Amino acid sequence: MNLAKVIVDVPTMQTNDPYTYLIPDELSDKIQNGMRVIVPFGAGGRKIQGIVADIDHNGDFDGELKEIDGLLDLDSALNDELLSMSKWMAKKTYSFQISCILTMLPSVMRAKYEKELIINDKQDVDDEVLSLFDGANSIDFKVEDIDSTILRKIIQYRKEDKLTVRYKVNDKAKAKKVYAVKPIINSNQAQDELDKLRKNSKNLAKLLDYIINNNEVTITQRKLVNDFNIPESTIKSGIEKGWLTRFWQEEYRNPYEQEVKPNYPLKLNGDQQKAVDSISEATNNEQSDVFLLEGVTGSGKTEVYLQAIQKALENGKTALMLVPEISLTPQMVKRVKGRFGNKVAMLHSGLSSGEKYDEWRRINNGEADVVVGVRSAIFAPLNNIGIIIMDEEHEASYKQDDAPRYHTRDVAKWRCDYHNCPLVLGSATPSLESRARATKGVYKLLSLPKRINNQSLPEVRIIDMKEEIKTTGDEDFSQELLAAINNRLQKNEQIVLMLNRRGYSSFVMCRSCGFVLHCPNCDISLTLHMDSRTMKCHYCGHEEPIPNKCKNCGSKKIRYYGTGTQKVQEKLQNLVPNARILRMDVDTTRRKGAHEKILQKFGNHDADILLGTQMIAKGLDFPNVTLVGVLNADTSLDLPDFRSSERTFNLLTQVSGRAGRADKEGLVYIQTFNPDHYAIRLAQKQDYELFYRKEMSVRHQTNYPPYFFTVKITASDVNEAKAAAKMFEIQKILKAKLSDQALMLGPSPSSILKLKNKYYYQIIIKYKNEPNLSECLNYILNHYQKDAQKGLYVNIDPDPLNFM
Ligand SMILES: Nc1ncnc2c1ncn2[C@@H]1O[C@H](COP(=O)(O)OP(=O)(O)OP(=O)(O)O)[C@@H](O)[C@H]1O
Ligand SMILES: [Zn+2]
Ligand SMILES: [Zn+2]
Repeated sequence: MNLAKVIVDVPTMQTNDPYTYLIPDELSDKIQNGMRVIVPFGAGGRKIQGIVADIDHNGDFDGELKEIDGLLDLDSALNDELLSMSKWMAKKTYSFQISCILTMLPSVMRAKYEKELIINDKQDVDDEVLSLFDGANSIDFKVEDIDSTILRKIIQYRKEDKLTVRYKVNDKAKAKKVYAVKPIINSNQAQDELDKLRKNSKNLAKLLDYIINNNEVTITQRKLVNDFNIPESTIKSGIEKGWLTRFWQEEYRNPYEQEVKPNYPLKLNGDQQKAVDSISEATNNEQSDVFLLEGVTGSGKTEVYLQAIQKALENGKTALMLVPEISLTPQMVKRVKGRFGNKVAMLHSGLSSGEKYDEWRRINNGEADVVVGVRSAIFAPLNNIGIIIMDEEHEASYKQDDAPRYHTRDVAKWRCDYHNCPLVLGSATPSLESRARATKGVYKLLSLPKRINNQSLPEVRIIDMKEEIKTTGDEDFSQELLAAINNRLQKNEQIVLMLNRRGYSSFVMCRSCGFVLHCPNCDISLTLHMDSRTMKCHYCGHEEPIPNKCKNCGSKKIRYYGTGTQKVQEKLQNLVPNARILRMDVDTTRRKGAHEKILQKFGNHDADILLGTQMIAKGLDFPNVTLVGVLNADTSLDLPDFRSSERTFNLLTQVSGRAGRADKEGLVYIQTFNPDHYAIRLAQKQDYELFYRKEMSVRHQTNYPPYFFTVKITASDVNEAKAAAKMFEIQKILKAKLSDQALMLGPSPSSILKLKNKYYYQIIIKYKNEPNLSECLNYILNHYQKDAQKGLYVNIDPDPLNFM
């Protein structure tokens, strides 16, 4: 018997065990591991998507087997590496293998299910139901589109077998196809035809001319029309006359039409050279070493990445480079594309899903040797990888917040072990976890302690806003910062201003009773948006008009607290009327390509000031920027998260690093209400090593990572009591199964207790060495899975980055 093990995509009842199916004869020579298939599932035999995990051509099976219905692909969607990685990942992240597999595939390859309603006998159903069908025997239907009385009838008819519901798998993955043409006569034959042609057949003559000169070439019809001025009708006659043949050809959508100027390797300085040498030695010797490249801002880390990639390519290998979404700037794209040309594939959220699918297929077909992308690009189907790079390795966006809750660093390490190649983690402010591993010798530390050309790091001055408010009453712009801004404007130099929006942003408060407007669905304050003149919830999307009087006491004394970027921009424009200001925040970058346009404008010096949220803190390399101002350094310090100091230090160091990167010296102002906090003091010195030691001692005292590992377990339900009760039950299980060295925080309501109408309760486990942990957590997951149908969800987040 030809049998296949298939991992099925059953959204309601998840399982990690594959199901066995019979392979029909007509598919037996086509089916491969990693292919997407359609299979019947469950008693109703509804059609669902699955992935072939194993094939056995001489299988045995007792009992009845269902047959595979059909193939969704002609090639494997997942190669052996990714297939076995999905197994590991499911275990590591306490999620289901099918969720891991679907995460690895481009979104268009995740099937959508549609339901089809079929009448078995028209005489059996009443007119009201029959009218839905409009004469046909079957219709596509969505439960939510159908009137509830009719729906009740449908359910009844279904019970009586008068109607059938069939599930269809709707494959969205479609390649873009275009017409291509190719001559089928040779040049001599074309010449003969040309001689026979009547004088006035100018277009046919043009076509024959083309054939004479381009005999063996396949060309898209579009190009033949546009570039050679040959009308479509002429091409059609050419086909009828037997000169050409026409067929459909797959075409990749090209997201980067702009030509990129080539650039060439720079002469490395000593530290850079040492780094490249160590890394490429590991590539050459096929060692899966992990390198931590700790380089101050502007030390030329990118050049190290590019030359290490070059070495891997020279070795006949491929390379994968990951960057946080926000630092995949046009500058970065130019540097990489300019160096490696068409060998580069890009994967990021700026692409349409069709474009992503095309890039993915180029990689899968071996047409790209270098992949640059954001978190999900770690699953790029590259073969023969010679190096993986993670730039800004400390960035929280490398961890996925939803299931599967993987950290890119772990997946990258797994792939490096598989390919026997090095992993390079780069940052000016490494995560404490990575830096601690480097201290222990688990990672190899490479450092770039100096800026390129020995340019000094910028001077950083701290401004105590408590004092400033006393004297001027202005909480946005201190006198000193304003003077510096004016000074740079005079010198025609550029300025970057950051408004820290992490944490509390603008909300509306009543000055009479202190009432703050909250989201009716979530337990957080609504944020003021001046562009749409509404109050919005950033979690569930709830939106309402800005109130003009207090909903609690009716007072009209309503005040806007916190400052939005737009308000600051208006204020700044009044203070410096002649300055050209660009604003960069979620509102101005929503449209595709907007982000690039703003940076390009700033780079061309079509603006003097770039004012933005943390999205301007990283990666930007503009030589003319000599002044950086942080308007409010504190907001990220106040968050209930043990990493808030680390995040604040990182952010301030990164943004300071935007100043004085070329020959002109840089100056930075940090405005703060906590001028003595160590994260701010050490960011002033831009001394990562000192911060590392200080923060490590804090973590040591409080038993937090990297001294302890953490796991977060969350239960959520629309009923608060149920969510809390489950957490107490889970606590009992944990206490019984774990050693007394494991520390437990909670159960407690999550910081944001209510989200999208659900209540969240959590436990955080801190542990050093707990061999039974994963068994115990798996037990909890499986045990509570049945509750998911009742709306109660239990989630496990290993090494969470978000504690709220
Ligand atoms: N060996 C070199 N010789 C001359 N210029 C160099 C060299 N290496 C890098 N540069 C230039 O120095 C500048 C800073 O380099 P890069 O942007 O790579 O720094 P970085 O370490 O990534 O900084 P950040 O962490 O702040 O983003 C760039 O303009 C780059 O072209
Ligand atoms: Zn009030
Ligand atoms: Zn909400």
